[in-house]
Amino acid sequence: MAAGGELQLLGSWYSPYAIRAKVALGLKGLSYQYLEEDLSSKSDLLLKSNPVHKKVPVLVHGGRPVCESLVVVQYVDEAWAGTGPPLLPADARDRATARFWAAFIDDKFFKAWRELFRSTTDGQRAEAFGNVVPQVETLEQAFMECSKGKAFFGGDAIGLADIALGSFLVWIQVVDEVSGTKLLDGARFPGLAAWAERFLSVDAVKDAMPEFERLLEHYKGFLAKLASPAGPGGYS
Ligand SMILES: N[C@@H](CCC(=O)N[C@@H](CS)C(=O)NCC(=O)O)C(=O)O
Repeated sequence: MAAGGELQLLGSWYSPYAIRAKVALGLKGLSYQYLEEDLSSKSDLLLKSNPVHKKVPVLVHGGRPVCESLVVVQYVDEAWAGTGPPLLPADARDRATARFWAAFIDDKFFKAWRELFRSTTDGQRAEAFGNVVPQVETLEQAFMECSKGKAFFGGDAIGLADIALGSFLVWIQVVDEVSGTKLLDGARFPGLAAWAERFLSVDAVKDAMPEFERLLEHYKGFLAKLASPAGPGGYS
């Protein structure tokens, strides 16, 4: 199945970045060996494969590592161009647009949402929520423009920007549950709310996503550790 060598994915079950790699591999229908990393005690393979960042995901293809989730998604699309659906558009300008929004999701949306994720008091949560809403407003508008009335940022099928944002969806639900918020509120963000439902109903996505209750417990444990002097560990 793998083009030119066997495939291994180093990930952590709760990592939204590893989820991106899993979704891309799943959409392409590629089989691979999944290696779960304990990020508090990283394997020699991870340290050797990603010596710069020492983070998951790493896709090892024929013994050679590919690091950084968005790079992995694009690598999978290029290396298996003839297999499964394309994850990037054929048109260069549309590809540039997809890459732009994927970068926005990591640079702007995630940085703002991370403050909500790391909030431990009602006051912090209210402030962080207020700061992430404008980023979601921008994404709602981007979705309307990119999808052109179709199901996904990528049009009829899931593409790079869908994977970039969609990988956070169960995390968003879990943080909403603890914070008493509803970030992708259908009344406020109808496009993104409907998109999220569609994204989560795709088989390759369902297979890649962590289970809500398990993630919720993990997050509660993270918040408890955040308050401890040792800190949470394993999160960037
Ligand atoms: N920009 C990276 C971020 C990856 C990342 O932050 N991974 C986290 C898990 S969610 C990690 O491996 N953390 C280990 C550490 O920070 O030591 C990507 O897109 O792949």
